[in-house]
Amino acid sequence: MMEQAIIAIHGLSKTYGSLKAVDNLNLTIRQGEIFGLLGPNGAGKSTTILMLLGLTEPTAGTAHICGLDASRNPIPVKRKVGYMPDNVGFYNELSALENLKYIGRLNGIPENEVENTAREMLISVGLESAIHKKAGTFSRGMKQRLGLADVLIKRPEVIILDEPTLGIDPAGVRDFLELIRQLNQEQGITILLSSHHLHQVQQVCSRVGIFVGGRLLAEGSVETLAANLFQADPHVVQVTLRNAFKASSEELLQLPGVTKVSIADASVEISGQQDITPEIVRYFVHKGCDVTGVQKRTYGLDEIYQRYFENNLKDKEVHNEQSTGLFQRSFLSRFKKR
Ligand SMILES: Nc1ncnc2c1ncn2[C@@H]1O[C@H](COP(=O)(O)OP(=O)(O)OP(=O)(O)O)[C@@H](O)[C@H]1O
Repeated sequence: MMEQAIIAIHGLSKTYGSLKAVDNLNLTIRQGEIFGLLGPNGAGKSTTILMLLGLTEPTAGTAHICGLDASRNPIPVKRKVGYMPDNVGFYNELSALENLKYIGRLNGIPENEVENTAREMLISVGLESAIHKKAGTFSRGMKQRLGLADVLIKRPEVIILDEPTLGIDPAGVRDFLELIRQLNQEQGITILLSSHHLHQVQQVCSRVGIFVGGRLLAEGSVETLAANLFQADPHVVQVTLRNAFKASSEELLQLPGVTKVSIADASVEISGQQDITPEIVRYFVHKGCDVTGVQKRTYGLDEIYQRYFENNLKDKEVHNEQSTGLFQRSFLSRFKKR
């Protein structure tokens, strides 16, 4: 089923002096999608989000959300779009329920409904047992849930989450993302989230956009990005042996479709155009090697990033080798932190 565009961004740019924070962005997000905006600090994710909410004026281009031009209709946008910044603030001395009732009133929920609605939201984000606890005593994971309840209370069509999993422990992240997925599936809410966490984003997003230096380098489902990037050698098999592999890669390169072989001690990685795992295993057995492990590698976001940087490096090497290398290293190191 082809859903309609709920976010439509055309030629969107934002410059601060000579800095292009967002550079000619074009992006469409369909109703019911979970879209992940990925990129390192300073890539322009927050600036894009602020323009989508009508909170920052674009230098050029347009951002439409729920059929509204965001920069011209910031107030109607606020009504339809729930925004959770990376640091949500609450009244620490008030309970979760009191905080939420306050937000409910601000959003125009009638007095006779506000308590029930607030309770319902707290239950839907899994804070049932903490309804009467003070927000100041909440863990970061609980605060994020309360933040989500805060956003849900106005029954938004779209939710925008800026770095929602920052500072939450792995189990908390898993639960939070599961909650997001549930909201998306059960209530059909479109979700746009920005993150540094590749693996988590991969689990929950139907599509991702890779953002670097204000520009969108690539966009699509993780599978599509992987298929496009790894066309030449889509199958990779990693064989682990009991002892170091002493032979050269020549014979392995003779096997049908094999394009690349890399040997690192007792681990051999074979890339190729077709899946020839049985032939590979047979080869090692014939060689008298003890095979202790065989693993087919699937491409995930980590590999996709890596490949984008390799390509980026090739493109830019001509112009300025050193600075691009530094860029690549710093980008990857930021992403590796999870
Ligand atoms: N109000 C501002 N004035 C000047 N420069 C700004 C302003 N807001 C953002 N920038 C710059 O624009 C660039 C993009 O910033 P932005 O906050 O959008 O990045 P981001 O991808 O959201 O990063 P983060 O993950 O750190 O939030 C950065 O270089 C930032 O320093």
